Amino acid sequence: MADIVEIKRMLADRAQAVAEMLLPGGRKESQEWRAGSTAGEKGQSLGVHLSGPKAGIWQDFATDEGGDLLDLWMAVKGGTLLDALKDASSYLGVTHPEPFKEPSKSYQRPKRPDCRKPEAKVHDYLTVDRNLPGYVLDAYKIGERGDEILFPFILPDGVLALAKARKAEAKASPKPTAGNCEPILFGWQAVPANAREIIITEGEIDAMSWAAYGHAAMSVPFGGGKGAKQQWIENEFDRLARFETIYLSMDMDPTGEEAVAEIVSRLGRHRCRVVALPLKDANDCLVEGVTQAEMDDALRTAKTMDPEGLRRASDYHDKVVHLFWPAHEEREGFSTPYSKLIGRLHFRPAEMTLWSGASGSGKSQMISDCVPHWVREGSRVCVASLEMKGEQTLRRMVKQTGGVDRPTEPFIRQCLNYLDPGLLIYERVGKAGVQALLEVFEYARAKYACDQFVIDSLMRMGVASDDYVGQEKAVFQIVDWAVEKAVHVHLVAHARKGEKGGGAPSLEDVKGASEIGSNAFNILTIWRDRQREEDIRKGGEGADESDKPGVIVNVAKQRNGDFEGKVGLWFDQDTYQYQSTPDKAQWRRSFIGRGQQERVA
Ligand SMILES: Nc1ncnc2c1ncn2[C@@H]1O[C@H](COP(=O)(O)OP(=O)(O)OP(=O)(O)O)[C@@H](O)[C@H]1O
Repeated sequence: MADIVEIKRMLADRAQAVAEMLLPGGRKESQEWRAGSTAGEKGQSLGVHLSGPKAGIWQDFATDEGGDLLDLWMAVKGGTLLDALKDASSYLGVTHPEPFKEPSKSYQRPKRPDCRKPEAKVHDYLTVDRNLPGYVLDAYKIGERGDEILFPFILPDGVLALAKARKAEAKASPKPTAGNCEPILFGWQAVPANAREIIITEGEIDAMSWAAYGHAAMSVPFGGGKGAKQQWIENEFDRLARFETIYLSMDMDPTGEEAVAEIVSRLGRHRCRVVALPLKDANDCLVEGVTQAEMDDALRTAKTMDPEGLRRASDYHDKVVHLFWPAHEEREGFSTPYSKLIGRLHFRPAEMTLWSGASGSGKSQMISDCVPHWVREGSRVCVASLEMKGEQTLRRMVKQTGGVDRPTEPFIRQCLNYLDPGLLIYERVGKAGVQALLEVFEYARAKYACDQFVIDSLMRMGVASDDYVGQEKAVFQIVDWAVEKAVHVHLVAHARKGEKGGGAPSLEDVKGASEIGSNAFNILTIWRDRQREEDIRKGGEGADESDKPGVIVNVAKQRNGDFEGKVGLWFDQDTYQYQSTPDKAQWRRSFIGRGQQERVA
């Protein structure tokens, strides 16, 4: 589902059609749609603006109701804001395509903790030390178990997804009451069903403190930080679509800032605002007596996350130092499974790699060979397989994952399970426009935190092979998107050079607009020695004894790396894997099986 901001804009763009559909008994008078009431009969008291900046805004003077077209939708059809959004999305035809395969996770529901309404120590601690009013404890359904506070994480449908307990004393840290529970936001139970604004805090008590100031608030489940700490986003993504404004009221420290950056990049900078508080967090404000007016002001002046513009060189100090001296556990980018390229070639965030080569040279196959390795490296890859059905793509990848020719049924399942957490396939055989594809990618990035995207191939993006302006535009859009989202995009494109031409194509041989190559951060070209393959076929086994590699990969460009040059690889026809050595005894990488150890050939 698209988010509320997008849906509202689309409804307003076609205000007349929407007003006519919702209020069929009304009629157009000048620039308004006039009806008798939200029941839709003829009359004058209700007017909907049809154009200009107020398009979609309505008011019924007889009842004093009013709002935007989503409010009108609810008033006419009943139901909650979420129902209206779902309904309006399908009316507008903006439901997102379901991915072919989603990274799957299974969670357990915790047992309802044995607790009661706070009466003793927990009550005193929260109402006296933390200054929270009793009605807020009720609204968030806080529990008391001896000297422990119980925070229930309840889904909007009333199901308990997670519970955390902590001692009712300063500096105690909350712990989940059971393992492997679904990380969700804390506080749905206290958020009005049709609220369009929400505050997200870094802790449960801060969310309740904002509620004490009269604002709907929820807390992230596992504090600040990035990556896995914010895994809740994929579970909450659709439920948060209904909020027009998301205020982030995190602690003002580095982990709070990391959380803000991750949440904003995934929930959309157009609807997130960052709140700066007069004290460290919302509960400190409540305890110290910061007034309602001051807190309202903090929301009113919350910073929008518009992209920042020009900066001074010294603003980049930390980032430059980090490039020279990355922290030990951090990698420069994702790599390949080939020892000859380890440490020499990286697929970095905010970059695009162009994979080029003649038809049938093995571009798709080599990317596919890298995927299980990327999954091992912790990447989440979204592959837009525009030339092949999903099952064909996975057939090849299963061989490459398991390092076998003919896997058994249980082994196939093991390979697919191995790939599951890190692979999303967007299946659309046929031409897909760039914009449509980027929308799918946007969704995969936002909801599933995918960090590498494969487009196979540029030719299937609905741009003619001689439309150089179109190709240039497409590549521009893709690179812009990769940079904005800090992800890596692999784009497959054909090479000008035919199969017979000597050796791996060079920079100039990328077919189409020369801007394609100029915009790529890395250019890899693949060449396979078909003449030798032919000799082997004719000459039988003996001709295979030469140690000459059958495939050449040319790292023709690597803007942010030091290595450029050619390396030879050997193709294993049984497993579809590429190897760095002719010594067959060292072939076969397997990501499955004994110790699940990957061997890098
Ligand atoms: N070095 C090789 N030796 C033998 N077969 C190969 C080799 N490289 C690729 N192939 C085979 O050639 C076929 C095409 O490979 P692949 O689809 O990866 O090529 P491609 O470069 O992406 O082609 P296209 O640009 O036409 O899509 C596959 O059946 C693959 O197994």
